Amino acid sequence: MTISIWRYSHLALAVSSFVFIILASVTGIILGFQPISEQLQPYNTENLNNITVAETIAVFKATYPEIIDIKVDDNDFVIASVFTEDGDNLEGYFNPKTAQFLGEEIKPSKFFQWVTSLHRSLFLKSIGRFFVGLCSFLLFLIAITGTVLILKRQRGIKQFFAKIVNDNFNQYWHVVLGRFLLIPILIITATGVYLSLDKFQLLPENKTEHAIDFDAISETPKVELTEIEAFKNTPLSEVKAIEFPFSPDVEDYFTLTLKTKELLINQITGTVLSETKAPLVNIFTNLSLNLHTGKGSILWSVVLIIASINILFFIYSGFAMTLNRRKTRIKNKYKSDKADIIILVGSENGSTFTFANAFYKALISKGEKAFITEMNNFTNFPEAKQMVIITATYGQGEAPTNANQFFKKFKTENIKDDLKFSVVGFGSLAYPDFCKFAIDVDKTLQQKHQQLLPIFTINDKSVEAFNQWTSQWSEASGVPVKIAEQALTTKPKQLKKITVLSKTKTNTDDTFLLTFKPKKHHKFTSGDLLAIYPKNDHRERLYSIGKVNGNIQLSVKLHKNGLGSGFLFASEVNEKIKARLVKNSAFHFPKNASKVIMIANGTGVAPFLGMLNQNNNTATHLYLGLRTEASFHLYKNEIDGFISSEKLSTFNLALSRENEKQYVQDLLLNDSESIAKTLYGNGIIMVCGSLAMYKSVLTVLEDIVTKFNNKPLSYYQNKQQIKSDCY
Ligand SMILES: Cc1cc2nc3c(=O)[nH]c(=O)nc-3n(C[C@H](O)[C@H](O)[C@H](O)COP(=O)(O)O)c2cc1C
Repeated sequence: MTISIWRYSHLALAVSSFVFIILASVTGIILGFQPISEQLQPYNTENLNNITVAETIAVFKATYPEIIDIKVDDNDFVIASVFTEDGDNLEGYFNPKTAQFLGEEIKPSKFFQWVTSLHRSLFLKSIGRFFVGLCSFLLFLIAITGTVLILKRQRGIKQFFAKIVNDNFNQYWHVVLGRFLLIPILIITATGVYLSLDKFQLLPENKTEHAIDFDAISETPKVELTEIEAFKNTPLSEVKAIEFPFSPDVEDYFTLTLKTKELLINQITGTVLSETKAPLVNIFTNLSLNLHTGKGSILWSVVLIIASINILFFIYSGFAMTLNRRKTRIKNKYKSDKADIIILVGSENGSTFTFANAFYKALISKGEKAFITEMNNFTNFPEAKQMVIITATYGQGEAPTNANQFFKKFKTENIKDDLKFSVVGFGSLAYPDFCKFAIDVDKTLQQKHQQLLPIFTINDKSVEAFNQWTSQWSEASGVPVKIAEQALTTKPKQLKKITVLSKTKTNTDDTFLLTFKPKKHHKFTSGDLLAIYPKNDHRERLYSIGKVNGNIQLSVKLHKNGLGSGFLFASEVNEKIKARLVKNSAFHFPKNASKVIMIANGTGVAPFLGMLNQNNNTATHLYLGLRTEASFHLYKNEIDGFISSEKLSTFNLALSRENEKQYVQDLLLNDSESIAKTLYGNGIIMVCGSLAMYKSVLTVLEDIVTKFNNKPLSYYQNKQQIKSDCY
């Protein structure tokens, strides 16, 4: 079944029941505190496993002339009803070892009773109970469809708990928390449904009746209460209730109700007169009640409270994700059969639509007859002269949902041969199959049509890269489109002021090191990004940073007319600039790795300098690619320091413009065996620098692991052993 059917079911169920679910969750959170407050009462004085029924009966008999019954509640508190020597009736909690009266039974407060009633029946009696039961069932189905969606997303059960790329706050936490709270939510909902069925008496009744042969009841041999086998062998922890006989007559007996059975016991001889098993339905009802309410366990009550809070978060994040997807609805000016330029979009979560829409609007503003639609709406566009396909990749290099019919339709629709096309792939290098779907689309189209431009891939929704593509497209098509960056970037919010601490001169490669002093409360680490806004507008430039002695260190290449690099180079020591620290958890130094291999070229070394500075005892190896010996001077002191302090185990430098031309990938090939061993032993490889270098490194790594480990590189990529931050 396609992911869309599961997603629509998940959404439809949530939409149809969210008001009830919110109510049930909020009241559920409050009610979760009731068993906790009960458990915190001081009535659980003994470990009931260590006391037998015989011991308790003996001590009660010795203390009180008459005992009506002794019960053990879900909190393991012993409750009894007795008469004292003075003829007073004492009812409440007792110590089972001493028979001492501890206090009166706690009744739930009016507030908890009110909330319970709202939770169970919305104050609507049977109708309310029915709706609550139905919503429990719907939430159960939501949890099931959610599990299927996670399984699809994670590519199978084995990877269910594998790391997730933090692409988007709502989506990330919806999945991460969903995985951990799935079991409690399934339990809450399944037990909720069970309890509703029980209330409506829809569960099979299999009552078992006691049968006593009163003619055969004997009064001999007489046995002391403490010697009755059934009492001697039963710990109090198994007991639900002990009903005492009304009179000393032999026809009156003890009723011993245990969790799984009920015994009627001759009070004189101690023989078992009748024994019935507790109906399975009752056992499940009890279990369901305890699991649903958390009765008797503080730990489980806490889990239930957390799960209920998370249900509220799931509703919020789920709807936020849906709204995000819907925000990108398409409004076309021209009909598809009148348009010259067709833009087809493949998008799962809507961000690709933001780019495609901006491109569409730019075309329309230039007077072009453009038409934009989802890839699944591919058809025979009679007037089309060219087609632009802008698509994301999902799953295992697969199509987003709204593009999964594309190949089928492309085969059957008969479109003009002279149609030219260009494909733009949106993807993330954090996934093994980078932009694979876009690449497949490009290859398929090439079989029948002519490329206007070669495929263009974009990592992490890079606005700069998209603008590069639009200018290439403008040149090739002769339509001079310009996309306003505002359309693609959001205005920066909550900028922080950081102070320039030091700045080096540029080296032979026009590269310089820059250090900023952050404020004490600024939280960041090596591998995070620094976003700057050189013109104080929407234009954002991002730099990978290292945390060196608590400061932010960047390595920047000064580009001619470079907006970001020019701005940074012009900054003076002690000057304050406004910036944003962007968390990039996917590229943090691994906490518990056996070994880390760092691969960088050019300014990509910056986060590694910070990570090495912070490294305490992880065996770490650095492969760095630069142009010349002179390029290295900028980093030499720091790297020498890391080697002598043993923060860096080995250092390998590849120089591409010296006599013996070398690239980092050549160095990796030389160390093939140790690299293969690192990955085999769960070590981590981190790559930072240019995309071209990253692609070459991946090719070399693929060869190495295929040869030495007999595994494809995607195996290690899926296990998040390859981390990258490339641009
Ligand atoms: C579950 C999931 C799987 C993904 N799989 C891939 C993949 O295999 N290859 C890739 O290049 N990008 C992959 N991506 C990244 C997306 O293609 C990328 O973030 C894209 O910009 C999202 O576009 P959208 O918001 O329009 O759906 C994946 C993202 C997610 C959330």
